[in-house]
Amino acid sequence: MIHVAAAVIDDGAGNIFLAKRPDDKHQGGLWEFPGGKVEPGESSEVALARELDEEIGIKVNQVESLIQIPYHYSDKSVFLDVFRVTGFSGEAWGREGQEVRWVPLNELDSYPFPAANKPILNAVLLPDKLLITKAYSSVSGCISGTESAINAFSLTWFMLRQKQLSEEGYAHWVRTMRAASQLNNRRLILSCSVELANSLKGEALHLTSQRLMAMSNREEFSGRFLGASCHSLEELNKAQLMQCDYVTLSPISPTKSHPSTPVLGWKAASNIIAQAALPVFLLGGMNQSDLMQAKSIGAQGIAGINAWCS
Ligand SMILES: Nc1nc2c([nH]c(=O)n2[C@@H]2O[C@H](COP(=O)(O)OP(=O)(O)OP(=O)(O)O)[C@@H](O)[C@H]2O)c(=O)[nH]1
Ligand SMILES: [Mg+2]
Repeated sequence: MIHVAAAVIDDGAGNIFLAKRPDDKHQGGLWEFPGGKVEPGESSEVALARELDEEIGIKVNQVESLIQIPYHYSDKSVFLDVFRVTGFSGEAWGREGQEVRWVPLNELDSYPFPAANKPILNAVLLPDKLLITKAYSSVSGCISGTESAINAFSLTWFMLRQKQLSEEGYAHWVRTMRAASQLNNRRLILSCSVELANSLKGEALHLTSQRLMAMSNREEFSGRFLGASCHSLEELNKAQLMQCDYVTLSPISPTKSHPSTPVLGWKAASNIIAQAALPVFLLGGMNQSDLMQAKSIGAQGIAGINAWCS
């Protein structure tokens, strides 16, 4: 397994730095996140700093772990240790003559990347805090409750989960919420059947673990992001088989609403994440103060329901 350190660098204005791999190299002609092989005796962080100096002429002074991906190409196996560069000095350029570009987030999907990079793209495009709506008795209450949680926690994405609604009721709420100016520019993850999500032309769909286990092919959902609720390694493996773009893992800690439900705890969560080559949101008893710890065990971030909603 070739150990590789790679960097997601943003310019603070929503653009990500990409470089084009030379034609004569492995996965040549495709775009990449700059980085390279970790040398014997080097830590990933040290290798990353060295590679970014050599390849794009910047001095890295702060990084955050983003995601780790083992991937088997037909000709070699790589372990991509991907970091988000949160502080650097100098101006990035193609020091080895490679083509480089700052690419707006919403254009990243149109660049050809090596196959191993799909989870990196997902980790870059998804947020680190995900709101899951609690049950509301009216769509107007849901809109104002969601709006206040979004503002309170600076959220960009939310999942509309309303198990009490019929399919028609859910579809009506989705249309109403999409039209609500208060929720303008927020990304909506549907929580419903695959059929309903497709008929609503959903960009993102979250499956219950039951729906996940019943799914047989990723192509059943036509939208960009497919997520699923996982509670065990078995469910995580199924989510990876279905090429899910992310999962939630729960319950991590006890919650006020379910104080005596058995929980996974941080240790088991960390062991499950180590088997995951996709972004994992920790769910269940998560507060904003848990975000750093979640990231430190390799999670994408945290998700919350009741404690985050008013
Ligand atoms: N840097 C980088 N490598 C990637 C990405 N995705 C991906 O599959 N890889 C693979 O990981 C390996 C990284 O090697 P590299 O070619 O960057 O290594 P390097 O900078 O040390 O180059 P060198 O071998 O010419 O000294 C390659 O096999 C490459 O195909 C990515 O986004 N960035
Ligand atoms: Mg390289």
